[in-house]
Amino acid sequence: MASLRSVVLAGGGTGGHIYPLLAFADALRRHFPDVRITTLGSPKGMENDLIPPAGYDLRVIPAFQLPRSVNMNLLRTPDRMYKSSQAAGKILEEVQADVVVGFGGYVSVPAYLAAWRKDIPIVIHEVNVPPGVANRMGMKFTKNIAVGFPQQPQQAESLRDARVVGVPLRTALTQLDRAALRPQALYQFGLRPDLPVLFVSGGSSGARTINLAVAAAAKRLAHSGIQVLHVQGGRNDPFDVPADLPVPYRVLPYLSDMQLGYAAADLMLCRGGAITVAETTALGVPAVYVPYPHSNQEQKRNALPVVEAGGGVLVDNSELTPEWIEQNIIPLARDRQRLGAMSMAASRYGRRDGDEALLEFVLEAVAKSR
Ligand SMILES: CC(=O)N[C@H]1[C@@H](OP(=O)(O)OP(=O)(O)OC[C@H]2O[C@@H](n3ccc(=O)[nH]c3=O)[C@H](O)[C@@H]2O)O[C@H](CO)[C@@H](O)[C@@H]1O
Repeated sequence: MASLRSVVLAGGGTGGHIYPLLAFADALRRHFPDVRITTLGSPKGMENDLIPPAGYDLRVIPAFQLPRSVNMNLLRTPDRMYKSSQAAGKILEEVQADVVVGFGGYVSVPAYLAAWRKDIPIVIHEVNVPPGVANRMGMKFTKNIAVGFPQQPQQAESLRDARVVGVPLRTALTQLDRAALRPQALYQFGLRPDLPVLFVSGGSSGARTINLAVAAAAKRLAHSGIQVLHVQGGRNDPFDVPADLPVPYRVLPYLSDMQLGYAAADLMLCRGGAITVAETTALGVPAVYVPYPHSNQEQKRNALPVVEAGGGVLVDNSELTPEWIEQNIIPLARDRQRLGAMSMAASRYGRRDGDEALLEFVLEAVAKSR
């Protein structure tokens, strides 16, 4: 097994790029307690809130505005890219990196470029079924590409030879026994044990459409005996929920301990962010996916295989109305048998060992380069 002394992890922007990076950092620490771990982030991304409290060294490099599609010419445009890749290169030199592992998001592009210039091995981890722009640019510099989900029949050409490793998930999730944690989770959120719980989360930044539609259906849900645990999401405006509901409807701004939400949930209503899909399937949480309608249908393509496997339901953003919730979510949340079958189907698609599998792949890439 190759040994590692110094690893640089690049990824930033929203939670979807940062949580896998952190989960991978934890796996590195477990296997190589003395390894130096340095993370590269951007000035304004959520990494600034999430990485330092997790105990890892975060170095911020100047922001680089990612184009909407792959444009390698940008890498030759000094004013756009120069500062960021110079800053990344200085850090790689200072920490004498053995390898750069990138998780996507605009901060990874300068990191890939700097590593390539210094002949440092690069590993790319791509979570989305259609690969993101930053990683697609990175793929010009390395063949070490790992993906989060099983290969799809219509897999992007660039990912056909990628290694399927799964998505590194936080240990609080990989070690979660939902049934065992459920009583504590319900108690903590002030929810009742005798009524189903709908867990609502629009991803790390929240989702306005989901927030407003569910809040507008609050009365119908409550009068059907469905409790709601509603996470608003980091960057979303508050919304109103009627005060006099007969059963609990809890609103939280953000939930750091997602394991509690997943333990409390009978059914989840969520976007189709790749990490959310990795988590619901790894944990066997039946879900109604409402993909974010932009970004190249990325989220629809993330969620579709789970839905086809029977682990979830898909609804278009434009169709998620209080009426749709009443007609579809209320009967589903009360149907224990169907939820049980969906949970099993979701589990068959998901996996919990993405951190270990990615580490193995990184070690192989380093060994190959020596
Ligand atoms: C609008 C958009 O472009 N979203 C993208 C973004 O989503 P986003 O950043 O929302 O990422 P995901 O849905 O994939 O993951 C969200 C992560 O945040 C965590 N979480 C969420 C809410 C909360 O209160 N607490 C908490 O810890 C979840 O447990 C999960 O680990 O990155 C994903 C991964 O590249 C992409 O697939 C999404 O398309």
